[in-house]
Order: sequence, then structure tokens, then C-alpha cells
Amino acid sequence: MKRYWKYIRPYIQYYILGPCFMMMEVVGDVLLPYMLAKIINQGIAERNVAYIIKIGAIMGLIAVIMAVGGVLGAWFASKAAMNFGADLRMDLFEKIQQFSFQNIDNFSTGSLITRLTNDITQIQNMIMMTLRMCLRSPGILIGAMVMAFVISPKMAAIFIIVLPVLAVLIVVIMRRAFPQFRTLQEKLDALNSCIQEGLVGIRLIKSFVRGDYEEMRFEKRNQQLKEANLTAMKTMLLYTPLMTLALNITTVVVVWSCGNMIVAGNMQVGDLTAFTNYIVQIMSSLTMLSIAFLNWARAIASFRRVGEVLNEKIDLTDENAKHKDRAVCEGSVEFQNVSFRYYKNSPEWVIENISFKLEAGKTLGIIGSTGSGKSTLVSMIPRLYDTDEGTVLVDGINVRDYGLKPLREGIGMVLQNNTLFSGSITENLKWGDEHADEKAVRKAAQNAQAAGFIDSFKDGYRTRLEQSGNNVSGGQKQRLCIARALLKCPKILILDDSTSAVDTATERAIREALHSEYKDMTKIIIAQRIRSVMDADEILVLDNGKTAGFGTHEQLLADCPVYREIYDVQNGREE
Ligand SMILES: Nc1ncnc2c1ncn2[C@@H]1O[C@H](COP(=O)(O)OP(=O)(O)OP(=O)(O)O)[C@@H](O)[C@H]1O
Repeated sequence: MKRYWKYIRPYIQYYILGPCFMMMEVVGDVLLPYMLAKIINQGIAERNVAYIIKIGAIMGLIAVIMAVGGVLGAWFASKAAMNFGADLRMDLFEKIQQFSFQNIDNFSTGSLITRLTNDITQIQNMIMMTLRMCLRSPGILIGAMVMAFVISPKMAAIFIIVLPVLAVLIVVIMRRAFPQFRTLQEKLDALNSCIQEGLVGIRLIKSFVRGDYEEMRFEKRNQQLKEANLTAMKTMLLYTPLMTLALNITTVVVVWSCGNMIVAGNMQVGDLTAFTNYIVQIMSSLTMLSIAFLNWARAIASFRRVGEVLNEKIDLTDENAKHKDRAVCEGSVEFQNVSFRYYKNSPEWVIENISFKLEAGKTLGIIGSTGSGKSTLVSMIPRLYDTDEGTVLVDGINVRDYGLKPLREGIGMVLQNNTLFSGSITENLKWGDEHADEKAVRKAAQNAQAAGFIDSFKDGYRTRLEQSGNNVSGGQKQRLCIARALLKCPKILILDDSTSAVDTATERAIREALHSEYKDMTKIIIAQRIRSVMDADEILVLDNGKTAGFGTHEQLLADCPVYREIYDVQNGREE
């Protein structure tokens, strides 16, 4: 729990003021029945109107003070809880942002969303409830018991029997509730994952007519969440009737005994009224305390889940980097005997013993069959994944010796499944460089062959893109992603099959622009079509994660059977 202190410390005043103001309610709650008893015993019994008015006025004043205390107490408790939640949520989000791809694979997106939202809400509720109840309920409990003993020690002895029974009840219910709350959060994870996949992939679901299947999947998870909720509710609901039963039995016993005492002249009517009031207060404060305990059980489950994310060891950091602030200056790239696999206990390498050198400003084409490891290979340059064996060098320096930020700032990458964000076209392009002026934005769009279609839109560069860029075509989206990377003016530009949806003439225009306008930029182009890479200075042919050839188009046609085969097949198809 030590780690959570930093979310309390800046707001410590709220943690003190909240319970203090709630204490004003406690004092009032405890005094009011006592004063009521005085009005009945002395004011009404002796027909003393002046006394009734005096005590009544004091009771009215106490009630106002209680209301003020209650409102302020709740306000400060809310401020403490909301600030705790907001700061914790921020830290959690920052931690997730630092996750490597490998770390992300350890949690589902749905689970991360639940942890960021619902789990933190549970924690907030617990803090708010605790601050409101931590002094109030025990305060009323103790105060009411003291007052009950003052009025009639003999009658108050009943609590010696009732309280231990209720304590056992609370412990039993807490022990049952805790695992149920953990399951509840896991079911919520599953439902959120399903919602997330269903919404992100809604177009695909429609095109494959898989709506019924998705509904069934949702229905199943929804049912499971409902069951988990009902199971947890059953435990919680059990508690209130049992408490009410205990309250009623105690009241009946007290009224019956006190009635006998009043008839015998050993007790006054006002004392009975006060005593029953105190019973209600004791029982209701116990109920509140037990609800707070259940809240804690739920919040502890949430604390553990949030802790799992905060404790996740980030397996890709720049802590040991020797040149943390060094920027990529030239853009040369070298792979030295690089091997990599996604599953560390798998005997098969995804990339096996790859070595090549690419000088700054040159263009490398990478070609190979589907699944041959092209994307995996390039993802090791900006350290999206780390090599398992061998070294990747940029400007002659191991990529692990760069700070992650400067390394990635020096590399522009257009991923295979690249995405755009909701916002205007300009906002999206400026992801590459937020300070870029209009001229630079237009130039990048022009070179990516995107300017034409952007200008044809009614709102031009101010056109709003929907989430994931769903309101532009596949080819337009690819060109916007290239423009975004170009605006960054990186030293190394990696295009991972990023012109697959673009027609051949436009693709040629993009290649020409890259060649003439970005002469110093090192370019790595992954493509399925030989035509996209045949002009490159070097071409790497990958086959099943291994190098099948490396050289120029002419050299490979002469020496590399795999390249020759791809060439023949594609030429045969195209002719
Ligand atoms: N995140 C991942 N976790 C586990 N395995 C993966 C992951 N990404 C890719 N793979 C596997 O690694 C291998 C190489 O994949 P990669 O995406 O690098 O190939 P590629 O040559 O780029 O394919 P394509 O031309 O289809 O894009 C494939 O067998 C793939 O199934």
C-alpha cells in the first residue's frame, strides 16, 4: 500500500477535513435522542412549555450544524477520492504507454480498459465511503452505546450478546464476498474485450455477416457477468435482512423489558424512546460499517488488479542505454547475426541469423512470402521488439544504447495496419510534427500523393476523419499515413507494405518523390510486388525468416532462385 501514499499526500487536508466534518453529524446524532428524552420526561410530563421550546431550539440548531457538517464532510471526502482516482488513472495510463508489445500481449485490451475505468471507480467509492464512515459509524456506535449505558446499564447489557453475533456475521460475509468480487471484475474484462472487438471490427463483422455469431458471443459473456453479479449480490443482500432481523428482535426485547420497568416505576417513558433510538443508531452504524467492509472487499480486488499493471515489468527500456540523448544523425542501418522469436520457449526462430548493412541515404527493398518475417525484422530497428540474438546498429551504435525517444524520433514507420485517429486531416498529419507549418503539411501530402484527393474534399485539410480513418478509402488512408511519416522528416523511413492499396501509377509517383525529395533519408520498403522494390539500392529476400538473397535487382535475378521465382510468377501474372 506504500505506493499509494503519493496519491493521498497532496490532498491530505481533504482526508483530515472530511472525517472531521462528519464528526459534527456524529455528535448531533448522539445528542438528539438524549434531548428528546429530556423533552418527554421533563417538558411534556411536567407541562413545562418554556423548557420544551428551549430544548427544541437547541435541537434545531444541532440539526443545522449536522447538515452543514454532513455536506462539507461529503464534499471533502469526494475531493479526496476523485483526486486519488484521477492521479492513479493517469499513472496507470502512463505505465501502459510504456508497455512493450510483449507487455501488451500479457493483458487483453478489454482488461486494461476495465482496470482503467471500473476498477478505479471501485477504489474511489471505497475511499469516499471510508472517509465518510471511518469516524461516523464507529463514533455513533460508541456514542450510542455509552448513552444507552448511561440511561440503563441493565438494558444495555443486551449489546454484549448481539454485537459478537453480528461481528461473526460480518467476517463470514466478507470472506465469501472477496473471491466473488474478483470473479466479477474478470467477467467484466471479458465483456469489455468482446465489446471492444465487436465495435472496432464492426465493418468486418457486417461484411462477413457474422453479426449473429458476435451477438451470441456477447450474450454468453453478458450472461456470465450477470451471474457473477447476482452471486455477489446474493452475499450482499443476505446481510441487510439479517441485520434488520437482529434489530427487530433486539427492539422487541428492549421494549418488552423497558415496558415492564416503566410499569414497575423504574424507568421513564422518555428513556425508552431514547433507548430505542440508540438501538436503531447502533444497528444502522453496524450496517453502514458492514457495507463499508463489502466495499473494501471489492476495492481490494480492484487494488490487486491495478497493482498487477503497475507491477508489470517493462521488458523493453532504455535504462542501460549508453547514449540516452543521442539523436539518429545519418541513418545507416546494420543487422549483425540477428535472431528473434515471439515465444521464447519455441524451438523455431521467426528471424534467423540475419546480417546486412545499409548505408545512410540508400534504399533497401525487402521482399519475401507472407509470414517470412519482413515486418518482424524492421520492427527491431525502432525497438518495438528486441533481438534475442545479435545486434541492430543505427549509425554504428547498438539501438539498445539509444534513448527510446530519440531513437524512435529518428525513425518514421508506416505500419502494415496503420491507423488514423478521429480529428481533422491536418491534426492527423501533424502527429508527425506538431509544429509543422501549413507549407510543410502540404508538401508532405503532395509527396505522398495525397494532396489531390485532400483538395477534392469540401473541407480540404480540415476534413474530419472518423475513428481509425474509416471515412476514407484504403489507398487514401495509406497515403495519409505516408504523409504523416514524411512530415516527421525522419532519418530512416520504413514503409511496411504501405502502398498495397494504392494503384501502380500513384505508387510509382510516391517512389519518385521519395527518391528526389528525400535524398538523405534512408528508406526501407517492404513490398509484395517486385516492381515496388526493383529500383532499390539493395534488396533483401527473406524466406522463412532467413536471408535467401541480398543485392541489386540484377544480381538477385542472376543469383537468387527465390527472387527469380517471385519475379517469374509476378511477370507471368502481369503479362
Ligand atoms: N505478435 C506476434 N506474436 C506471435 N507471433 C507473431 C506475431 N507477429 C507475427 N508473428 C508470426 O511471426 C511470423 C512472421 O510474421 P511477420 O508479420 O513478420 O511476416 P511478414 O513477412 O511481414 O508477413 P506479411 O507479408 O504477411 O506481412 C509469422 O509466422 C507470424 O505468424
